[in-house]
Amino acid sequence: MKLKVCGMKYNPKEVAAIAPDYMGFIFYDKSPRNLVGVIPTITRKVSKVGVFVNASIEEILKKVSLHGLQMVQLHGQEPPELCERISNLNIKVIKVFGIADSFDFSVLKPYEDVCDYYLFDTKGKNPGGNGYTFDWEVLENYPSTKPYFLSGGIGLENIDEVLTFLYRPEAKYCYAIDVNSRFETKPGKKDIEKLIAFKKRIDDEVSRR
Ligand SMILES: O=C(O)c1ccccc1NCC(=O)[C@H](O)[C@H](O)COP(=O)(O)O
Repeated sequence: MKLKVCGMKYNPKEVAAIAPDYMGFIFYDKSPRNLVGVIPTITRKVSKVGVFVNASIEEILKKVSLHGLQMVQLHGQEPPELCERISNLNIKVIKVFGIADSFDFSVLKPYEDVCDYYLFDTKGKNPGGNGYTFDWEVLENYPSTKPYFLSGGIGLENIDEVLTFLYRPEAKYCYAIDVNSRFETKPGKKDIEKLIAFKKRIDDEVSRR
């Protein structure tokens, strides 16, 4: 199971040192985690993901090239055509869908061939980083075989539920766990001890299987 730590602003080097698979950097000026400046050099073993909300392709590509991003995460109402244009440039695309109490999975169809991963997050007041979970049972109706990131309100407090979920049939295509605000001492500053403890629980469970 892969791990993505999102919303890096103040201590990305410390986070990289614990070797998550992905680190997410937010390029959305209404977020308190919006990254201003340049990402410091981190190990190549960690993939850098740029997170955008309804940004233009020009803006996205500018950030990809400035920061050497390997992936983009599209967190707004980006159309499939935009995903396709980015994907055609050999940049991996994660398309995000917010889930409330229910979800119409037919909206995934136009994205099936134009993105690499889905990310299911809690639909809330903000486009992301809302800090609470959605009902993961909704994923029982997941109709696709595309790998997805499970996101929204995941923290050390609910690690047992996450581990239980991973044994459920709907977790078959769950590829990664995405964490963010539940691991912060302030928006954008990650709590390294908590991240280490969480990563250990996930890694231990995976090696026990
Ligand atoms: O975190 C933000 O501030 C944010 C703002 C706008 C778009 C996306 C954002 N975060 C993206 C993520 O991938 C978060 O990890 C995801 O929303 C889950 O966050 P949380 O509920 O805090 O775990």
